[in-house]
Amino acid sequence: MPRRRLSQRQIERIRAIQDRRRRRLEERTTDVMEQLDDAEPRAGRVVVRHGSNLAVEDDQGQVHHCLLRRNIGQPVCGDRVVWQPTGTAAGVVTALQPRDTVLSRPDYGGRDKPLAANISLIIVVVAPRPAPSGYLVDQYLVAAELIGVQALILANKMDLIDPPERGAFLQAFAHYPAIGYPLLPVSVKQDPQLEALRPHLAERTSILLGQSGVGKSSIVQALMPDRDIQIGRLSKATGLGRHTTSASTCYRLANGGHLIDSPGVRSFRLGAISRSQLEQGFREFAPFLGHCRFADCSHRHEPGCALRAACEQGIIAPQRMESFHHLAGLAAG
Ligand SMILES: Nc1nc2c(ncn2[C@@H]2O[C@H](COP(=O)(O)OP(=O)(O)OP(=O)(O)O)[C@@H](O)[C@H]2O)c(=O)[nH]1
Ligand SMILES: [Zn+2]
Repeated sequence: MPRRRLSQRQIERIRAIQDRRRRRLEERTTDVMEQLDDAEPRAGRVVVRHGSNLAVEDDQGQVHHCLLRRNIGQPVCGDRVVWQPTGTAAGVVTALQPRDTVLSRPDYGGRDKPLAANISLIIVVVAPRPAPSGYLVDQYLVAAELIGVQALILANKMDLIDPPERGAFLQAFAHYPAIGYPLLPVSVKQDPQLEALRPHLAERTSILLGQSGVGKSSIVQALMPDRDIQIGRLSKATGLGRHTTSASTCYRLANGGHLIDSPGVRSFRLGAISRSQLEQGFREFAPFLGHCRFADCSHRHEPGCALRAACEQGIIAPQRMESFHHLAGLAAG
């Protein structure tokens, strides 16, 4: 759905409302500060946030309702924080730890707004139906490279196609494992345990990306049959009610990994990036960048293009080169 453009006045009004709301919450937070005893600071991870209310998971997997101390930044789902229990009231988040990675999206004013932090694996989901777009897959992979996150490709709904068709379908993705993106054919319908995927999720914080209808919700459901129970537990811990489901939420998986899920995170797209960022987003280009005869080589028709030479020698897949040009065209225009 196209995002509605807001006028400058509307943006200012929204910001004024947000500022007022923030001030009110800060006053409440100050009250809680006074109740802070000498409790030991503890480490935790933000599971969900609503304004200054946070659900923070400790190392044992217990979730605590916390408020946010003033001027420590804006934690998002997945952030590592320091928090202190208060004994009676909600705990207080007193510090935000540096982020390993952050996934952002521009807000209606065009400012980058973090959606989730410390993600370590992006799972790009594709399926025979709806038919995949190679450009979209590469766009997600560029995003993964720029954020500094590992990625893999999960080819779902394999039950929909016969073995010969399956071979042809997977062939279109066969160049990815060679550049370090595992390709896992699955069918969440036939194998709800997703045996092939599970080992990749352990000890990591993952998100699912992919076009509408490829099976992301079905995969989330299969990975977390207890998701509703977890949401219930969260609502109880935070007193925030079940609307937590619409916010980015970090769920604990049975094998120790985490999965961050929310409509916002799932519809994440690559924002505006420069040409050189795009080049860096294609990891197999790295050894050749800077080796073209012309510094401003477009890698299309110039003589002495190192990338095209690598492509001709079969080192760079032609589909990736084509995706690069397509995305470069989008970025330019
Ligand atoms: N045959 C088959 N159907 C599947 C499989 N996985 C999901 N589906 C079906 O595909 C349809 C779309 O699945 P969803 O899980 O809603 O897809 P999604 O990616 O979450 O879609 P959005 O919420 O629109 O982004 C549903 O009817 C699912 O039952 C599979 O492995 N095999
Ligand atoms: Zn070139």
